[in-house]
Amino acid sequence: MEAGLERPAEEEGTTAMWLRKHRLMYTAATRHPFILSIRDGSVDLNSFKRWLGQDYLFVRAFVPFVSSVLLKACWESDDNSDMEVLLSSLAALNDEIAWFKKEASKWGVVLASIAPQRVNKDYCRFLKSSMEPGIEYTVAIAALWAIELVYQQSFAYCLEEGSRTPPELAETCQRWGNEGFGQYCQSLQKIADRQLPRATNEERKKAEAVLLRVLEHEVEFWNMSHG
Ligand SMILES: Cc1ncc(CN)c(N)n1
Repeated sequence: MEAGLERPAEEEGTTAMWLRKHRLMYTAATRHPFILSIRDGSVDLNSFKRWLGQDYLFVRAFVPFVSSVLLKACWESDDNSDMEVLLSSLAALNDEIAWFKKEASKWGVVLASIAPQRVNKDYCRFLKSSMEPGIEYTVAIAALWAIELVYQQSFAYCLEEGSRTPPELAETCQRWGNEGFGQYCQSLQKIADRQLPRATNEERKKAEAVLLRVLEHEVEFWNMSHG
């Protein structure tokens, strides 16, 4: 069973309920043909390189978004531990940027000469709109959780027993598919599930809509990489 869906029905949080309700979109985002091609070893390495360059640009745009969620946590959360979760997110992004640079040079990808494709620009525009002060903490944390979950679920799938992921891509899959990253996603999910029941109906609707937008953007991002 996929992450986020494992709790018994009587304890089910809002986020798990949404993942069940939107299972088709969730599966489209986490079991995309690009990911399946990594898992079965048939991945086109040019597609991988395209993903690498575009995702580096995305991650740079993701840093200010995560920072904005951290600021919202400082102002709006009544649980001190949210700050640590979001700080760990920023620390991981620091490592991630260094990793992208190292990985790009390994694959001969010149990051400085890469221009963002339209799909990437659209996704970064969505991130920017999600940073605005008017966006509630609950909505922003739901977006962050969904963005991280898609990568965690996708890359963890490429590491499962029976997968034939090429050894040179194993490190990439480990980056987001490792257990620690899975626990971090669960911490985000817990924050969202704590916030959502006390939010207004309007906020809850916005958070659910944001989940769907993230899943759509993620599918588009994989499509762009797959070529
Ligand atoms: C497109 C995308 N989505 C999610 C992640 C995980 N931070 C990422 N690096 N890139």
